Amino acid sequence: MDAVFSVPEPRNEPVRNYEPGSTDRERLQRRLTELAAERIDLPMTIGGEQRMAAGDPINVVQPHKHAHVLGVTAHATHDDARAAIKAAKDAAPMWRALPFEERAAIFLRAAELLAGPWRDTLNAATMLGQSKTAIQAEIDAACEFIDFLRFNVHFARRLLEEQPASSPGVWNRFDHRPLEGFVYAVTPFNFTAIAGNLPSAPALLGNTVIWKPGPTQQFAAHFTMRLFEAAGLPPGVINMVTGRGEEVSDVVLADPDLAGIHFTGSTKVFQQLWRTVGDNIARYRGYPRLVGETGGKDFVVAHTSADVDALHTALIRGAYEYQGQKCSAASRAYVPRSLWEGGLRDRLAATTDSLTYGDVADFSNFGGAVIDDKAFSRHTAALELIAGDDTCRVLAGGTADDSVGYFVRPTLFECADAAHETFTTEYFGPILGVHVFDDARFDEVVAQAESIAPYALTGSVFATDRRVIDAVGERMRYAAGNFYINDKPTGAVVGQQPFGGARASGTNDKAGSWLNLVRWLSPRTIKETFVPPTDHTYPHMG
Ligand SMILES: NC(=O)c1ccc[n+]([C@@H]2O[C@H](COP(=O)([O-])OP(=O)(O)OC[C@H]3O[C@@H](n4cnc5c(N)ncnc54)[C@H](O)[C@@H]3O)[C@@H](O)[C@H]2O)c1
Ligand SMILES: N[C@@H](CCC=O)C(=O)O
Repeated sequence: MDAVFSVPEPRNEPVRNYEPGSTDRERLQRRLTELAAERIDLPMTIGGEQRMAAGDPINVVQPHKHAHVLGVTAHATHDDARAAIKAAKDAAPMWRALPFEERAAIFLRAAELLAGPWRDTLNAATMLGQSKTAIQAEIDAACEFIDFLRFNVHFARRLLEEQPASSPGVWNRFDHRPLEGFVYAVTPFNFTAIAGNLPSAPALLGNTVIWKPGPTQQFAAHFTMRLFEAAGLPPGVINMVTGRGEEVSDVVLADPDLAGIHFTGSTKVFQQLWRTVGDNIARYRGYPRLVGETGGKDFVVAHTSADVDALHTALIRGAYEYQGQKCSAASRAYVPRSLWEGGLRDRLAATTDSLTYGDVADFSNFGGAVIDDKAFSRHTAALELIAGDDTCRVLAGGTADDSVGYFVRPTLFECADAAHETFTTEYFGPILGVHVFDDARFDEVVAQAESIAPYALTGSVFATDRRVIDAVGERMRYAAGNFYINDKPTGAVVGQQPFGGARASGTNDKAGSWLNLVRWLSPRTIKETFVPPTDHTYPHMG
């Protein structure tokens, strides 16, 4: 076909509420029951074929009911990784030769399938496997994932339009080539949308991919892979390998055709991958693109002019939704004494105590469990540290119980020392520290908060005084890649608040925007001269 196509105008997928009595709720509950009743194999998908990885098996459980096994996966071995690399390389010529419109149509179809018949499946899988409530799963596994798929097509189309200028008699062009080699997508447990976006964004631009999901996200990742297939993704374009990933990295990071890493997860793991790439740099055909969105220690700074009701809600939602397992979760707050002692402290403590975490199949719960025993141990160690430190005072929560599920109570504590390690360490759990300061020390506290933690992912200011909003915005300019004014520091929407941070929080390539997609292209500039010169001399030569 000869045509310059436009693509459908993207729109954000409306969020469903699942209110009592609604058909949406009934359908989702039915799917939850069906998926919970099965115990399925969670194989790899290599070159379109599903087979179990050859390493040790792993039970994938419901975090809020850890005796309940949803499925069994296994650790991929060196041989498994080699097979995935071969499949990605074999599929590359076919995939990059396919016109952009055909590739885009696959991901647009995936978006529509997810908005329709696949919605309940991916939402239910995310609820069961990652312990998200209905609304948390809906925002992540349905809406954000659909948005990534739709907006990426829109941004990719705009990127492909980007062309250089031409002078008279010359036609200059950009050939927006995919990278030469394959992309390694390594994804975290906490967002089904991120797990789906990291392999599909480079694939949309013509790259083939090896995708390594987090083992505790493998239940939803399994259905995501099936969704891509249902949308028409050819074999070998995205090759999913399972398990912890170290063995996969041994092979993948040593391959000369590694062209890029698309990572989201902890700072520690990203730095380890980066170091290995550095050590191997002379082996590669090119310089691998390294894109990593990593940890956070996200702040809320309040001024005496803040609206206290809005601040209260933002702290509760920002800190405790999804058990604080969001890179953007509010985990340190700075509150002036007049607001704190004027009622905010007692109100926040009472609301925190009232939050219910439990089985996510019970829709009356506010949250579920933390993801696994490792997260549970990390949080209980933090709670012990806080309880045993004279500078800290627990105001709500502070307890945990893993007898049925990995439950950590939403915890609110006050800490007199703003440099305490609880203000610099990412726990990735429902633990919010508050530093209370004398109102007059506001500027000093903002300056300290700006750089006490190594991260720079998200942060908020609460104030109604515009001079304060302006000053904090300037003072904190490099302290957050996503900065919020009078809003919680979580809940970025694709196409509206492109997401990512700098410093130890990552390469800030803004998932869900053209800035991310541009990393998966390696343009070739073509100059064509219509009537080339036939005389090598210049006029000044006489
Ligand atoms: N900035 C963001 O956009 C963003 C979004 C979500 C999560 N996160 C961060 O992710 C972290 C939580 O997720 P997590 O616990 O899954 O992170 P993690 O770093 O433990 O794991 C991330 C992924 O890396 C894999 N992995 C670990 N070692 C590996 C290796 N050597 N080779 C290949 N793969 C390896 C894991 O199996 C998983 O798939 C938090 O730090 C959070 O802040 C950041
Ligand atoms: N993009 C999400 C966070 C994803 C990371 O965990 C937010 O803005 O809350």
